[in-house]
Amino acid sequence: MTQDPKYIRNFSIIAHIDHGKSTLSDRILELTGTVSSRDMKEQVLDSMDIERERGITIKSQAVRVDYRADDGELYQFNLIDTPGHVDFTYEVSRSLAACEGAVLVVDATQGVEAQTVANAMMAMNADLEIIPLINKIDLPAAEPERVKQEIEDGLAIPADDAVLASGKTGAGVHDLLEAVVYDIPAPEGDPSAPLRALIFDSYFDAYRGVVALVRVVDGSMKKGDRIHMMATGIDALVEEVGARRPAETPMPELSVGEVGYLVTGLKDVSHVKVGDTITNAAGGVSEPLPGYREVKPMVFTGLFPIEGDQYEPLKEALEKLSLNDPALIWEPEKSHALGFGFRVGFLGLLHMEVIKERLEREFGLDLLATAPSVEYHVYRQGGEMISLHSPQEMPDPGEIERIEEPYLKAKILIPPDYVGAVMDLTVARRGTFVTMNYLSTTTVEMLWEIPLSELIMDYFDKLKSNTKGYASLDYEFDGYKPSKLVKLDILLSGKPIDALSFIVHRDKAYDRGRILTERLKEIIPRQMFEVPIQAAIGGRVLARETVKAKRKDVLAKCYGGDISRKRKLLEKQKAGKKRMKNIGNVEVPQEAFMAILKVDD
Ligand SMILES: Nc1nc2c(ncn2[C@@H]2O[C@H](COP(=O)(O)OP(=O)(O)OP(=O)(O)O)[C@@H](O)[C@H]2O)c(=O)[nH]1
Repeated sequence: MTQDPKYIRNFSIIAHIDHGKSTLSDRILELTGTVSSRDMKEQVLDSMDIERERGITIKSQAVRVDYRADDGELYQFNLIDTPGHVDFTYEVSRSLAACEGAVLVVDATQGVEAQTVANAMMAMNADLEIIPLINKIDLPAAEPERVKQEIEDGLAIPADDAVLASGKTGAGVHDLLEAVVYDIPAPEGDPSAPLRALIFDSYFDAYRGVVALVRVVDGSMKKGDRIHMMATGIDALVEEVGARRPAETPMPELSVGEVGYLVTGLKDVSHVKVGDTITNAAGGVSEPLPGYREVKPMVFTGLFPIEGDQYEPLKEALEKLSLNDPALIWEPEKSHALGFGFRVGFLGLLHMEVIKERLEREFGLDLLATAPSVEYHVYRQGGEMISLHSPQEMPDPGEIERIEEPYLKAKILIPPDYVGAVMDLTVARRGTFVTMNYLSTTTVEMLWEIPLSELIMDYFDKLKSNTKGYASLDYEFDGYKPSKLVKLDILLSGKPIDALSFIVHRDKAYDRGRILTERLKEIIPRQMFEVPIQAAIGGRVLARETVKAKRKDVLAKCYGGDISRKRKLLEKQKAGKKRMKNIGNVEVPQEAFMAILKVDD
């Protein structure tokens, strides 16, 4: 039987990070009997190990639940749990396009924060009905009235009727489900028109090929239909359609207004493009649905296997991970210091950490990562522009006409007392103040323009510590602007180490060079010989430190001792070396590469 769209509700759950979306989704699954209490574990929808361990959502998850409302009718809810972290904002925008409504979750103890604003704006721009929900009301520090006021003043969303809830105790969750029925409009579409369905996510299944998550806008699709992907021009046969509840459950068809999955047997994810429109292969529509912006990596790092024989396995692992992650891009890179590896592009630092951790854990690789950098646009004399992903590729200064770097529009939310602290820090990071306004008596919103390269240098940690943890930050790409940038080389024992070089503003070069050489002196272990560390621009040395030579051989301690103890000691040494790489004849640990990111302000 075809589902009557009148009884369908499609909505996303959006929030600032940690405000409790995933916990709330758990309660919804439990209350609607989608997952039995027996099978209930924390954060059912966060399926990756890393998501569970870190308690963060990285991938959006669509799930279908049936809800018998107080009016006695059975409703089909399609709920999409979205990530809160700014790196994964693109996942949120995609999910919203599949919905008529959004539940905006705000922590009753934290109030409105930067991604609350950003996500609420996205939902408004997508014309969604927004249900504000004040969460964690079980906490003694909850201030629902203050938070209501912030939602009204800061976001211009009426909050008198905001749902008060606790994902932890389940309080208010029934109220939320009823609000979804009454406040979120049913989808509208033409059941007898040709098929138009939006692909809002896709993933690769080793047995079935690419699985697409779709929202049917008009028409319907069922097994055996021939479909056409409008952007890629690929035709395919529908092998299966169904709903995730949360396990994939086959259905006879997906009809107008429904959200579900589609299996076509296509093996190449690039053929099933997120944002593309699906129509019938014969007699289909000619006008696609509005798509989305392509995602573009913002941060690049070199990933090198510690053991040379892990190059091929690393390549295969990257290929596998890219199947499910359109934002992950990579190309081979050769470093004199580190050998063969890859230059990998990410959405941000969290995305980078997650991918590196997955490569190591799921694929058993030992990797060394160089400091992340951004994409610079270098204009040669004569006008040619090169996109620089790695400091190593920087042309000689004489060949360069100008360099441009990516800027962000950053939005910072803080209590008024911390305005000065944010000013000091952000100006020191080459930020330009744009404007400031009060969202409420307790929250100020500051807007800045800041180079992305400064932001990835532990800016967020500094911002948090300088504001006692109160600041929240959201940003978006704001284009390229010219900057006076230079390449800073690090030399060990007089030899420049390409993998340690980085690009920095000319005015900051001296300070950063000095800080880095001091840090490296602490990080690089003593060797059998003295190791001078220098920071230099071109041939000009800006700073110098020395790692003194080691005094004693470790084995000397066991002189005359028993052999097993000696072996143990050697093994311990070997394990300690794991995250080190021999560069020239100096052992350089992983922390040395990341030291570039730590800046004193
Ligand atoms: N006391 C209390 N704690 C809660 C409640 N809801 C969530 N938490 C806790 O708040 C933290 C964050 O909850 P999550 O559900 O992971 O938050 P999230 O918004 O899904 O986080 P991201 O997916 O990473 O954006 C966890 O430690 C939860 O246990 C609640 O209603 N009451």
